[in-house]
Amino acid sequence: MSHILAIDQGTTSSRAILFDASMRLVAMAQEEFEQHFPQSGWVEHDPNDLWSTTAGTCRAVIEKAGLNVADIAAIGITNQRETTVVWDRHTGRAIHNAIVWQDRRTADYCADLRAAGHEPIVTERTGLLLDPYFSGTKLRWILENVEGARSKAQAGDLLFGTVDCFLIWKLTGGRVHATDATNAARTLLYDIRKGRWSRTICDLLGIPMRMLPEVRDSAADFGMVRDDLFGREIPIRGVAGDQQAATVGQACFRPGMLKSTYGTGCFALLNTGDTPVVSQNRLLTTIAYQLDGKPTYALEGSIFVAGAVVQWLRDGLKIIREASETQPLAEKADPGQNVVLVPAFTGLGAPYWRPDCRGAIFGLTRNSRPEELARAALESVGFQTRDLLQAMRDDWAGQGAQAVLRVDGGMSASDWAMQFLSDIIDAPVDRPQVLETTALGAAWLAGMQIGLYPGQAEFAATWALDRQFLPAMPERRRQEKIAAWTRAVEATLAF
Ligand SMILES: Nc1ncnc2c1ncn2[C@@H]1O[C@H](COP(=O)(O)OP(=O)(O)O)[C@@H](O)[C@H]1O
Ligand SMILES: O=P(O)(O)OC[C@H](O)CO
Repeated sequence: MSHILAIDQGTTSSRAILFDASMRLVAMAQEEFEQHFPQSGWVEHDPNDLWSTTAGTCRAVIEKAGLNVADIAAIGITNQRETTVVWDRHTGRAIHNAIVWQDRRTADYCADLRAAGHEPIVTERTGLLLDPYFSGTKLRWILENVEGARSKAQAGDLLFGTVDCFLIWKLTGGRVHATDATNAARTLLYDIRKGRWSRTICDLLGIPMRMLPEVRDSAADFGMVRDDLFGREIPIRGVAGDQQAATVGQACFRPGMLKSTYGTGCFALLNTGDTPVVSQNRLLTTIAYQLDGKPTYALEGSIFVAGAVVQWLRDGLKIIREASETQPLAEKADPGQNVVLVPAFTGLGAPYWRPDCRGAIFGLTRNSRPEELARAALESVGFQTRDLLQAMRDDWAGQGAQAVLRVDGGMSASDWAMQFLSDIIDAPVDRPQVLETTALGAAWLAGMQIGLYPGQAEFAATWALDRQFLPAMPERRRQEKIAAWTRAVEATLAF
């Protein structure tokens, strides 16, 4: 009973990671699954794939580590957020593919609600904006478009859940229909101040409340995995959305602490303590984690394209074969050229929230080469982060601005990108030794809940630095670069 199994169900793959009693990562298994794009702007996952890759990677990692199931004391779950599943409570079968967070199909409906003046009340209750990103309008779409769904939901035959909730239902054999507060906070249906589903918003969107799961703390009893799955019952004791789990894994426990995760997209979360700060800059107010019934709030900036711009250089332009090649290219870029890339491939997220605009490249000359494009791609991630942090500083003014940014995610491996980030935000960037912070956060929640892992302060003390990047760009150059980026974004929005 000395290990914790973390399940990280992400947008493109499912992973299972085992941590030992000292919170050291001992083994990992990963499996990708198919992305479905039935129409332009639509993104779906087959819920059977989410389930089978989750169960498969759990089995694989236990075998890889040479462990007995009896060695696993508890499971922690972390997941892609907002992605919406509706299933039949009697058969456990989903009635439609999962609608993924990136899916824009409800953009018109969101625009109609905004035009009718509903955004202020939605923001006041949920901390979010009327954007297709969140679960609520996706759930409504399923109820409206799957034959018979609405009447079945009203009769209590259908259940809704984010991915954590669907996996808990499957793992427990339909015994538990529950989610945690961080996932609930991304649905557009949850009152983050009162800590309960909002009747007002459910009525507005036409969501029968009996479909909604029970909301628990992030470290809590989420039931037992049924014994026929892995050979023995295992308790589920931790659940958090992946960006919130990374905030926990980075030990951002004090107000003012800030982390930014660079995967496909980039998500920056600033711990604001027990106060839900209302953004004046279209950032999101969300729950970072909830322990002992007490929510800790965060301001969040969500960028849809970060590492994905590097993937585009590789798969779209084919100017690199591997993501790491961007670094030597960027180093060789001509300092005299001012190529700026705005990677609004699926619109711009925070703080602009323009789902309709598309990407652009400025400042091209006949001498522009892959070198300058690679540099512009890496720089675009730094510039976007700077926009978020500016907005956060403004919203959090007077409360002690964050001094250091803790980073993680695949793209944080790029020294060049992290140095530019530090230069452009003019603040230190700290990269920890453990880059698997999302899984670690989920494991810690579960391990702490069963008493295997230490409490918050002792866990925070185990955070260890790999490398600190310090700002080194002359101020004048920094200002010139920011001005060029700002002009490029304005032109992109106007196009
Ligand atoms: N050395 C690198 N330089 C730049 N980008 C990188 C590097 N290594 C990985 N990436 C980018 O990081 C992303 C993968 O990070 P990961 O945290 O695994 O993402 P996700 O969980 O969203 O799938 C990819 O988009 C990839 O392009
Ligand atoms: O699965 P990821 O790592 O791309 O994260 C997705 C986010 O949770 C979306 O809000």
